[in-house]
Amino acid sequence: MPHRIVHMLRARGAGRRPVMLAIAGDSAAGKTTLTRGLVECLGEDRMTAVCVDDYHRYDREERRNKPFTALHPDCNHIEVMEQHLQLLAMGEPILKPVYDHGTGRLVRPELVEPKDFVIVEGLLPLYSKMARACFDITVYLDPPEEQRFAWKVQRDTTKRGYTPEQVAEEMRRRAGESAAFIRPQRRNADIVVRFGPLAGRADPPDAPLSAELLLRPTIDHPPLTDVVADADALHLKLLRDTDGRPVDSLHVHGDVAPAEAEIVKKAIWERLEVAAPCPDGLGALADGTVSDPVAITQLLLLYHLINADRLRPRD
Ligand SMILES: Nc1ncnc2c1ncn2[C@@H]1O[C@H](COP(=O)(O)OP(=O)(O)OP(=O)(O)O)[C@@H](O)[C@H]1O
Ligand SMILES: O=C(CO)[C@H](O)[C@H](O)COP(=O)(O)O
Repeated sequence: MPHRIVHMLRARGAGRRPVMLAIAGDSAAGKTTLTRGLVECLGEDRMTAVCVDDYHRYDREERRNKPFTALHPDCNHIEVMEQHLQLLAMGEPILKPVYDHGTGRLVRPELVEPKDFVIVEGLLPLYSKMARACFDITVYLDPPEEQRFAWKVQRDTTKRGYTPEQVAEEMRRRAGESAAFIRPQRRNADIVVRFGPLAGRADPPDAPLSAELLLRPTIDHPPLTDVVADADALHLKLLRDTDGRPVDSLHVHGDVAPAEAEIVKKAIWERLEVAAPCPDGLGALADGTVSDPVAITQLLLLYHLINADRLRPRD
């Protein structure tokens, strides 16, 4: 059981090892958006961000003639990704391949040295047991499909050289592989995040997006009952997970008042009992606006990163 050996080695604390966070999800689900705020908060001197879409086996041109899309594990060097994740998890450097999303080409590999925290985001970071064994915290981004489609069209037509028709066609081509290989990773996440309208709330079409966070008991979440007790725009509910087990679900309304969002962020931060003040600058979106549901989600992830850092074995 090689994945168990990775667990054992990491638990034993052989050498200085980083805290590892995975953010998985389909294309344009919002992984980079979430990651960017975390890197900004902790600083590039403490945090390394890796995108595992760099392990694509074929470039865009070569992929045109393949019977599968970039989502298929056969279209990615999964074993090399697993080896590299193990090395990073043990605090070792890697020479990582690089896929240029602007041109669709594989370019010169880059040296990546893990700092205190490593965020690994991409299509398939939670695909295999061996990869999953490398992480302390796992997240799956699960926006409604129509929301993701709109984000993908907007992003791919402005930054990746696609026409709207090409994006729609590619999404159609990918649907089966998304269901077979991407979405099953949802069940392996400690936290499932959905930015979008909340079920049962009749938000106007241009309302800011809300967030629903499924907080599975696979890691210790900060106690949130007191945090949400006096809040109008945050609710904690007990739901049944897909396997029938009880699970906490945190709702953050998109129209949360800025003052209330600040109180909630400070309250989560205070549970860490660190001397530094609650970081600001969270929740930034690519269009220059700020989303409080995104900021609160990032803060919760910061809580887990800093807590895991405090608990990890020292030499
Ligand atoms: N919570 C959000 N609110 C508003 N817009 C968002 C949100 N998350 C992502 N977006 C938008 O969706 C687009 C795709 O987001 P992002 O690049 O973060 O996705 P990704 O999962 O990293 O994509 P890929 O894996 O394809 O590189 C971006 O243009 C971004 O602005
Ligand atoms: O799913 C994606 C993650 O961003 C990309 O579409 C995938 O990486 C392939 O890239 P390209 O758009 O160059 O074909």
